[in-house]
Amino acid sequence: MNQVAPTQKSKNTKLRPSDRRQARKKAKINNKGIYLRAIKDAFIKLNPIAAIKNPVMFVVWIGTLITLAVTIDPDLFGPTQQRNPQLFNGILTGILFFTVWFANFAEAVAEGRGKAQADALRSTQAETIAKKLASEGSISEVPSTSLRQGDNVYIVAGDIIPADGEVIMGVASVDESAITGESAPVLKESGSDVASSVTGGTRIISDELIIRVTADPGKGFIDRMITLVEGAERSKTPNEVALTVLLAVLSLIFLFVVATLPAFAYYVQSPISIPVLIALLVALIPTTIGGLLSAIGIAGMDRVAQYNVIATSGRAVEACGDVNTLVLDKTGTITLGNRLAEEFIPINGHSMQEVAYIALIASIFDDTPEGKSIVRLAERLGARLDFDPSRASAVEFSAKTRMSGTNLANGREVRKGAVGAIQGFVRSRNGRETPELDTAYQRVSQQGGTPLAVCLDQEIYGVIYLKDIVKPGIRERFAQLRRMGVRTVMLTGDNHITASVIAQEAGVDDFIAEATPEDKISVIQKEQAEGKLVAMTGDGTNDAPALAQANVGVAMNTGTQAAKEAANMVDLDSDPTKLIDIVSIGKQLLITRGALTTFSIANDIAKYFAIIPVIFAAANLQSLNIMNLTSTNSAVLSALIYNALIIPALIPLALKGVKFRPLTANQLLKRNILIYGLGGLIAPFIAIKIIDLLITAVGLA
Ligand SMILES: Nc1ncnc2c1ncn2[C@@H]1O[C@H](COP(=O)(O)OP(=O)(O)OP(=O)(O)O)[C@@H](O)[C@H]1O
Ligand SMILES: [K+]
Ligand SMILES: [Mg+2]
Repeated sequence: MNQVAPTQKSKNTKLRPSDRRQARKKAKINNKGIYLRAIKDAFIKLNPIAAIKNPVMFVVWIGTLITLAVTIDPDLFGPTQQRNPQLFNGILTGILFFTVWFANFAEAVAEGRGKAQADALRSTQAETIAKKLASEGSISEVPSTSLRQGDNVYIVAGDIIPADGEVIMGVASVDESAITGESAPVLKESGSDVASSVTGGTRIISDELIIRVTADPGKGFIDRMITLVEGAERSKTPNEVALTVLLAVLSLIFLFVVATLPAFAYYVQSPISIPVLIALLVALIPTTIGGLLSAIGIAGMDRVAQYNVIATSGRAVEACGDVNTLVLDKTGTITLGNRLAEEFIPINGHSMQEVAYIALIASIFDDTPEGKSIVRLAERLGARLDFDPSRASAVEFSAKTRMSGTNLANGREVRKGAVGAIQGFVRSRNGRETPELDTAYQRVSQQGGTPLAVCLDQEIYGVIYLKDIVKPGIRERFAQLRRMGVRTVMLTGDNHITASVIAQEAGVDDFIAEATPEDKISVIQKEQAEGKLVAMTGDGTNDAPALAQANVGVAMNTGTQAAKEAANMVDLDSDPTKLIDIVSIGKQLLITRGALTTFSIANDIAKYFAIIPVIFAAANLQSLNIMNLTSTNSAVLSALIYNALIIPALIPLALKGVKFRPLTANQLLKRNILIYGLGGLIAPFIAIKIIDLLITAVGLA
């Protein structure tokens, strides 16, 4: 009877990147549907209340309305000398309109996948009938929406779990594919830190459970997930706000620049019409980044979601990009974590039978996978319980005491735990300390295993070897992080030797052994005091304070509710190494935003120098028209067409992110200034010349 196996199995398979990719493929949503919906949404976003949130594009929107007015009445701002002003103004209005619409479209496409995902999640939310347990044990059938926090519910194979909850009794397998996209069933059982929480909307496929409801209807995990993936509550991140302000200020500066032009134009007797001034303004203000900014942010959150990680805010994803230090658990994060009893090592002249017997007694109340595996090994060695366990009492394991055990009816105390902890226990009872213990402890630790000493009162009987191995491939991932300038720190409650062996094997930069839950917080605080941004993963209730303290806290979906609530991200696959992918996505988000901002501003400067000469060229300053553009009108139209088309042209880049390489921030900055800055200066000259030739050829201007 290996009850732990199914959990471990599904846990391990989730680590394989190929599987993860498959899960992502499964999540691939009908792209055609997304585009069709985005086309419609791009029109809805023209509504001024929505439009004003983006100051740069709002300026363009107002410009569109003014040129529309001038198209309808060409003499609106005084008599014009233009030939055929209505055609030119009409075309201009169209281009300006599409500039705004393309920006809306970019945002709508970015939102599309999340909306589709939200729809899929909503379909799991049908009201069900729940079997509510009254305190005296009777069952009544109630609608799932009437359940409240603290209610106890009975669920049996085939039922949809009616609400989020903690398992308080039973072992069962649950199909969580509704949220994880992963079809392998997950084992749920009471008492375990990593497998005791269930999510409303998932389905129990074998056995039965009693759960205590932890969330009122409408406030459960799937409800929160829907709001998050849909982006309904998405607020701008501080970085986005800062950039939006910068872009608005730039727009204001260009507004002044353009406003001074009529005076110069008057001086050289080359008057400029209002529509041309508007066109010039739009060409100069940073419309490219203004139009793509929010799409970049949404796409970043979406990329995280495609990795089956739910971020509670865009800010969390962004913070990932700035992370300097990664704090990781040893057990289950760096190692496979299915620590099972491998061997009993008797010491102090005791026999194997004796150690097995004492270890069995010490573990009869221990619900952890470690405890259960000790019971199994002891029973395999022939140990049997020869008293009524109800007459004994449990001493629960805590990460602080690092021991657990059983108090017997006759007053005797059986304990097992970290060697140091058991030594302390024995010492306080004047027990003897032997070098034999140290030998056994060293032997287990040097293999990277966890040694647990077992004792009866003041007498140590032997050592239990809990075996664990480092996850394959983790070393390369840490090396990759190091190249990105991210330091990794392993934290473990285990002893110094085991910790150093595992740290060495996994290639982490630093480790802290015999760490208490408080140590986790203090490590994070210490790094933060040095001005560093810290990311960590965790699953236990113990981890909740540290998850809240970290700048980026990623909770495992299998973890406790407390951990999930404290974190700003939840990994649906419960794969702690995914933090590494998330950090990469965050970095990529920041790089993409920086690159496109550089490109956009470089573009605007180039456009200025491409069109201004043509405008004044009319005043017999033909030598200024270095690009030899056909006319003022064709130059203005070409610049604006380029300005509009560059937005949809860059949508794929904004959504996918610029290609990411594990380089340090400095190396990346240099590289991007070169590519996007220089590229941004050159591209408009070439594009405007080509468009000018084309529209001249078709006789538009
Ligand atoms: N069920 C248990 N009963 C008795 N002692 C235990 C039990 N589980 C763990 N221990 C001991 O307590 C120590 C601390 O456990 P804790 O869970 O805090 O850390 P860990 O699991 O070793 O490492 P990590 O922090 O990486 O998960 C363990 O190294 C082990 O020596
Ligand atoms: K522009
Ligand atoms: Mg642990």
